[in-house]
Amino acid sequence: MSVFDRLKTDCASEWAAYVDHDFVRGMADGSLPLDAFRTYLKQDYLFLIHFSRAYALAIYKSQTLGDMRRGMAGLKTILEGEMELHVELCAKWGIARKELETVAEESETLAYTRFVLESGLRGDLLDLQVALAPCILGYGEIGARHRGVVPEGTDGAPAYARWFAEYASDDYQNAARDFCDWMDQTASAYLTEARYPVLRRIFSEASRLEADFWQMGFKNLG
Ligand SMILES: Cc1ncc(CN)c(N)n1
Repeated sequence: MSVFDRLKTDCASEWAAYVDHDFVRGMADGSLPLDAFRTYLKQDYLFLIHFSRAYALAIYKSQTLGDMRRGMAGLKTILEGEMELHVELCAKWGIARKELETVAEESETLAYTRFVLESGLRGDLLDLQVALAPCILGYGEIGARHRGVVPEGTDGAPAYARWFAEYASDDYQNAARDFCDWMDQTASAYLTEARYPVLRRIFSEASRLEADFWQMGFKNLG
């Protein structure tokens, strides 16, 4: 069993609350208010800036050149893949890249990103990977599950279909698979049963913060 599968099994309720959140269901059936998605997407741009810093920290915490390369691959997935999706979607609504960078940070964005950075600063590469895992692996699961299912006809449907397509893409799915293998490889060197409860707490907390991040999208709806 992979470390990811073990953590997911042990944190089943937090995981389900994240990947089956109403926000995700609303994107999948097209009913999510477009304003909620815009709020989410703008905050997610800030989120990804901090997650890029977290992958840079993973490079710093690496013990081998192989780990460094894998950290760099994660960084590239964000900086050259995901963030461009946000810029592309926001451009359609007249929101420029510069404006995205100056959006005020919501407390949910702050809480989640700083939790991950703090987990990595305080711990080793494995602590940081476990804190990062719900992000990359949860979106991989969501993308694969909802690939091509958004019905047409609502304001948000084209954006939601584009969003799911990005996370269902071969590039993203391969990045998620590589991350899972990388975490298993680190665990084979550093995981002991004595430290597992700490890792489980990190994974549980990060999954809970992911669910809060979806919920944040519904804030400020009229
Ligand atoms: C909040 C959040 N979680 C995960 C991902 C996928 N990297 C994301 N873009 N944003």
